[in-house]
Amino acid sequence: MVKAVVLGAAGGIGQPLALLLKANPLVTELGLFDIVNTPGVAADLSHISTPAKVEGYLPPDDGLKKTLKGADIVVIPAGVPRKPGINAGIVKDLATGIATTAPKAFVLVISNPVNSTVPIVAEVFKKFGTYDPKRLFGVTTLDVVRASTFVAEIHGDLSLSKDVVVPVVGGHSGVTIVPLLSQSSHPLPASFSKDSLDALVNRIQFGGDEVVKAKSGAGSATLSMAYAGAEFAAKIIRAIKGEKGIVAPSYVSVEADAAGSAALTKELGQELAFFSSNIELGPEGVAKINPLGTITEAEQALVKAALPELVKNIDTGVNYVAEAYKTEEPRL
Ligand SMILES: NC(=O)c1ccc[n+]([C@@H]2O[C@H](COP(=O)([O-])OP(=O)(O)OC[C@H]3O[C@@H](n4cnc5c(N)ncnc54)[C@H](O)[C@@H]3O)[C@@H](O)[C@H]2O)c1
Ligand SMILES: O=C(O)C[C@H](O)C(=O)O
Repeated sequence: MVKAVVLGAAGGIGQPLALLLKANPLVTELGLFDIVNTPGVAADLSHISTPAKVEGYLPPDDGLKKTLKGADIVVIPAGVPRKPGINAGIVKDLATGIATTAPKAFVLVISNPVNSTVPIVAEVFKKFGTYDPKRLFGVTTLDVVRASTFVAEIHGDLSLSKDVVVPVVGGHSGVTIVPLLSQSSHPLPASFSKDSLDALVNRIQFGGDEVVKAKSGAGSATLSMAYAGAEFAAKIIRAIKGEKGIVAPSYVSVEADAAGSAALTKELGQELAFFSSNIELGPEGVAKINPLGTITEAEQALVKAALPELVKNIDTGVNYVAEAYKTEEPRL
């Protein structure tokens, strides 16, 4: 039995993500929460002939608590595209709901800026004494999905994209997105020029801008994000159910695996509180944080360029919660 919850379920990401979770046969209950439209989304999805029982709630009458009750996995795409300040408050409030109602749930944060919203969730959980770093994940899967697709395009065969594995490490914004193309399961052609490689790295780092521009500013990636979020959620669900050997990049706390992150810290030359690396998943969440391994000089330079931005983003999240709690009690 797996209860999955989507917070922000009526949105551009939330609706297709809820659809994909409803289509996952391992999900037996699906809870949907948003400030608008969730009863309609839930009624619509509930007619689909898959096992999950669907319920949708709005904020009145303890809707958040009702949605979260008994949740095993909570995915958060709530917020507004490219409005980091607003999202910080939304994520803090939703994290408060999880800490008080479903403190053991695995939490997957999609709301941007992920580099800061994940530390926000961690800080809220710490205030409530419910923080388990093994259960908190920043969803960076869209970067991985983009890297697989673009590499398959270069090989001239999109059917390869489901098999192409490219670790993408660091964080989830601009220069903090570091694709390790030298470790691609499908190496780039020997004739691939340095300029082409730079352009590919840039396309993966700024893939979000490509979509925002194509949508004429009317939103950011929603459908590809829903696909990526559902893929990552499915991996977590399979790991909870005991499947071994599942590895995927995700932005997690280095506290989730002290031994593993020691090797990573050595490679990075400094300790960061959060970093996205290949994560081995287990029934408790993070089983192991893998080091970067062998990377090229150019990739080392990309990692180096990501570090100051990551430190700044993590501080922003931590400070946001500290400031908020100066003027309010940490309660729902
Ligand atoms: N991690 C990633 O790779 C990635 C990719 C794309 C988008 N995003 C981020 O995901 C977030 C959502 O994007 P979207 O395109 O779906 O936006 P959207 O505006 O279409 O949907 C957001 C939904 O959140 C809801 N919401 C707002 N406040 C809420 C609250 N307090 N509680 C519950 N729900 C609330 C809104 O009503 C809306 O339905 C944004 O922050 C965006 O930047 C992340
Ligand atoms: O770029 C955005 O604003 C959305 C998202 O982070 C993306 O990578 O598409």
